[in-house]
Amino acid sequence: MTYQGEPHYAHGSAERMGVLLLNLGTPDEPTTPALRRYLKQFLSDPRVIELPKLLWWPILNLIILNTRPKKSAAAYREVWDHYEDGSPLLTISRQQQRGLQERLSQQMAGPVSVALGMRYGNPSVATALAELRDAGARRILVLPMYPQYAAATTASTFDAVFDEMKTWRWVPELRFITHYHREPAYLDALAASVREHFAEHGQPQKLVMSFHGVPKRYLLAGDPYHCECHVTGRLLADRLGLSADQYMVTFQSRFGREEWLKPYTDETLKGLPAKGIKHIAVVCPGFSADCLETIEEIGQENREYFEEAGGETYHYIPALNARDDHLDALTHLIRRHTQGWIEHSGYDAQADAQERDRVRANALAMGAER
Ligand SMILES: C=CC1=C(C)c2cc3[nH]c(cc4nc(cc5[nH]c(cc1n2)c(C)c5CCC(=O)O)C(CCC(=O)O)=C4C)c(C)c3C=C
Ligand SMILES: [Fe+2]
Ligand SMILES: [Fe+2]
Repeated sequence: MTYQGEPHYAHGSAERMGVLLLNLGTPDEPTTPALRRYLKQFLSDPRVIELPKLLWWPILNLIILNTRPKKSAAAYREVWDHYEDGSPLLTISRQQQRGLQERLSQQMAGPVSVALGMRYGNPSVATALAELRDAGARRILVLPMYPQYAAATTASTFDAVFDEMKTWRWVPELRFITHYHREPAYLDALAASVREHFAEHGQPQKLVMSFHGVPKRYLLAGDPYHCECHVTGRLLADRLGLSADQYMVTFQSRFGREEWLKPYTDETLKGLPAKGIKHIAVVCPGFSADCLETIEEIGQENREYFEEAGGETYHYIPALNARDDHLDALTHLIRRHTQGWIEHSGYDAQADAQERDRVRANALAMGAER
């Protein structure tokens, strides 16, 4: 085994801090072959599909990868060309990366690099980590951009970091943010985005808070995701002063035949007009950036279901994306989780790096005999 990493990253004037932003990922382009590659990687992840490999492998390779890529490519084409980098998720994630880099460079006492990695597809987690290593980051904070923890998303991104670390010689100091579903600044930003929307378009009869679903089996097995979504929902409603009948929490993006978390977003929307609820707004607090699942599925597909069922006003409230209050909230979260990394006393990182470099240069000059 040859481990990665050249010793040159010991150089540098002070210890640099790295922040690794992670999100789910997106195909390289909206074509059937690119979708097949992306979905194969995604749906082969045992954190996502918790089924025995012997059962899942034939279903995935013989059925799903022969049908879904074409359908998904068509859906991606609907959202693709309106964004600089093609994929909305990638474009918005880059904006978030730049905004956080700017804020942290201004606010932290030492040098910081913010890198972006995608769990599936590109830029890969390995590429993003190598970028931080080459910049000289000896301390890395990992921030999955999922406010609510799920094993399928959060833990899976950690798996990718751990796997990569197995190949490094000089492993950095690491910290992980597991969730921020009740972080006040995140909730305040969500509430502000909804209030602004109501101010412009009027208050609907109901605010539907739609979160990405997972199989119900995962909740029964102990995954906190379902409960964290409800906590976020309740806290957001509190901030907005909504009573229990003015909002609801639903789950979208079902995949496969088994039961997922309920109530389902699509079935709920199809049923609301018959109950006299014809004016709604939908917000997706679990998505830190707009993507296929919000723009196409909530913005288009579910709007049609609601309107075909007799609904009259339907508004999708965009994700927090690169809003200032969102990036300020994440900056606050990052600063809290990196306490002691830069603003600490009694350790001169520059002197330490120089001394290590001196010892190393001597050792190499003498044939490493010391
Ligand atoms: C925000 C949290 C998310 C959870 C929880 C989640 C669970 C989950 N997803 C699938 C299957 C698919 N998800 C797909 C895309 C996708 N999912 C999320 C977020 C969560 N998924 C995002 C941000 C995206 C990216 C969308 C983009 O714009 O690129 C897809 C691919 C698209 C498609 O073919 O429809 C699949 C498939 C499962 C099975 C699951 C939990 C077990
Ligand atoms: Fe998903
Ligand atoms: Fe979807």
